[in-house]
Amino acid sequence: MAKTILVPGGAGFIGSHTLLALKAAGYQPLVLDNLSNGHRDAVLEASFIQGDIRDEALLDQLFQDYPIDAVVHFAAFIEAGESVRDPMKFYDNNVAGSLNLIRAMVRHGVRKMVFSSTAAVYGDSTDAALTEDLPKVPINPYGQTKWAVECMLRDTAAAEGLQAIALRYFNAAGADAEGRLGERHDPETHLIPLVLQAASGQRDAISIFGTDYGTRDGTCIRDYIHVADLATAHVKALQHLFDMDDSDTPSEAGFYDAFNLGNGQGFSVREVVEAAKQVTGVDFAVKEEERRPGDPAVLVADASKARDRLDWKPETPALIDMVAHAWRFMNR
Ligand SMILES: NC(=O)c1ccc[n+]([C@@H]2O[C@H](COP(=O)([O-])OP(=O)(O)OC[C@H]3O[C@@H](n4cnc5c(N)ncnc54)[C@H](O)[C@@H]3O)[C@@H](O)[C@H]2O)c1
Ligand SMILES: O=c1ccn([C@@H]2O[C@H](COP(=O)(O)OP(=O)(O)O[C@H]3O[C@H](CO)[C@H](O)[C@H](O)[C@H]3O)[C@@H](O)[C@H]2O)c(=O)[nH]1
Repeated sequence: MAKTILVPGGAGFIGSHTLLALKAAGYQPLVLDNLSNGHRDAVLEASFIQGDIRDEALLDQLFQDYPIDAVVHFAAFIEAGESVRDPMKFYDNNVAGSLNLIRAMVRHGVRKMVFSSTAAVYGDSTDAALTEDLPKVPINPYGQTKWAVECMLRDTAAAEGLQAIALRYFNAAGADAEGRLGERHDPETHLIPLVLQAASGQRDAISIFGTDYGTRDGTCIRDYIHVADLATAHVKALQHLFDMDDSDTPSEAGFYDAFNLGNGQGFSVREVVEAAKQVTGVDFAVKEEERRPGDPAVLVADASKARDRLDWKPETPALIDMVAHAWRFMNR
């Protein structure tokens, strides 16, 4: 029988793409999303329940009613800049919400979780490519909330036998190659969709936040990773957890590990703008503005651990393809 996977946050950008990958791999996804930022019509080929991970009674009901084998947990607020302005909103949803969810799992004997973590846990590291063992010194409350949940998973694994994998995504980008899904954050704060909105005339210009960073062209550098490649990584991580049941590891043993997910190549904000001009053929206006609070200068992944231990390899590593897929979705 297909394993049932509870997917909190499955109506969001990365979650909705992951549902397709889970279904294709033979799992039965069950989405729990409060639609604070997600879209009901992004939930394809999965059951849907509208609700909040902070609702303890609802979680008890769900774990009683469905034969849930594992949880793939995307539900969170995600904007680093907003987290600087309103940290309590982030601690409440991301930390208290996850605590509630993990407690419910422990109460109901559900032991496997794949968790959406982030490159933001590393803070303003000066390392050229970030490895998982670097110190976790987030420079914004968003990254701090994600690191707090990772600590909760690590400690609960040791004490309660939880088996958890944290996937530290770098910058998610692109859209489903078949055009079924894409990025629809509202309001949008992410660079690539905003740049494409400038190209399509939905906004007058793109603003570059900060041109005085110590990088090759003064703008921030990020490692963009295709959303479909992130989706595949979740299937691999889940498989890794289920494989433990067949291995020599005693089934009561807890497990926690974290993996970076990126392409290992950084692009500056200006380079993303140029890629978008190339893909769209539009020479849109660019404004230079002050730095945005909470932005590290450079975030580039060393993702060799995920390649080696999860057998994961990005299929669409080229920035130009990510931008092209996002552009096609915008013009669907
Ligand atoms: N987008 C990125 O580049 C990126 C990078 C690193 C990590 N992440 C993490 O990946 C996850 C998904 O990101 P995304 O870009 O798809 O964001 P998203 O906002 O599109 O998806 C998050 C989903 O969670 C839901 N949600 C939020 N709080 C909830 C709650 N209390 N109960 C139930 N549902 C709730 C929202 O309605 C939304 O559908 C997040 O945890 C985010 O922190 C994203
Ligand atoms: O209009 C804009 C929007 C963004 N940027 C810049 O573009 C870069 C990327 O910004 P995004 O908002 O697209 O992404 P972030 O790097 O801030 O954050 C994203 O990736 C992180 C991991 O690297 C987190 O996990 C987070 O949830 C996710 O939103 C930053 O330097 C930002 O200052 C601009 O110059 N102009």
